[in-house]
Amino acid sequence: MIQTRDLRFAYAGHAPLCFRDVTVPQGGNLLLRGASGSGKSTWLALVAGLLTPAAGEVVVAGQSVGTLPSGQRDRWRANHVGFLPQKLHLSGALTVQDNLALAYFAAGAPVDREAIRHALASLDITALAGRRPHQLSGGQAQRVALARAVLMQPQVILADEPTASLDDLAGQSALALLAQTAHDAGATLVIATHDARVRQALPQAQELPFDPLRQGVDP
Ligand SMILES: Nc1ncnc2c1ncn2[C@@H]1O[C@H](COP(=O)(O)OP(=O)(O)OP(=O)(O)O)[C@@H](O)[C@H]1O
Repeated sequence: MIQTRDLRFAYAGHAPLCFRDVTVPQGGNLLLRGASGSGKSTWLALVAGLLTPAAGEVVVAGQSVGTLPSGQRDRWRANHVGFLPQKLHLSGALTVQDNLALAYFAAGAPVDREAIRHALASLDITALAGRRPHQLSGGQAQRVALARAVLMQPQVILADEPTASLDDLAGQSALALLAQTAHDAGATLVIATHDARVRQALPQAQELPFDPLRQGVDP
């Protein structure tokens, strides 16, 4: 479950972004819709605890994110939030399977090689386990990032423009994987997008529109 109340954030020297209150039930789907620069990535970063609100509150799976000290916030995020950023942040120095192992290090948990094998198999990328990121196509890299995002069975999955660099077929496949993975895990799924194909793929999803003219959404 995600709840935000009176949420505001300002980048240094810029007008504040003010966000409408949101409640997404556990297992629900939310689409953040709006033009480039309207505040979608900022909202995701606030919900993930990567940014600290100027005002207001974010509660994720019962945890008030802003009240966590920053060190604990990283550990909390690693255990409870699956984050699929716009830039995938796979380590070029590591193989696919070791990139997945990073999720355990971040969470302070012992590496579960069997769970990694299972995650790779469920996304149909077992054959890529020993490759480095530069040996992957865009769609394959995205599957790897998704496998890593859901490895710790997070209660919340946040995906930032997951179809942006994908053609229709790869985009459909990525969305189906996201929706299925979230459904299987009972996770709340939030997707930031300005891609109309996402709306078609998730017709039941709640929507949060962003207003680019006002940099965010007035409450
Ligand atoms: N680090 C930063 N410093 C200053 N301003 C920023 C920073 N990051 C984002 N912004 C500004 O904040 C606003 C919201 O940006 P944000 O990235 O959240 O939008 P977005 O809707 O996710 O855009 P996109 O769809 O292009 O990813 C924009 O006006 C952007 O220029």
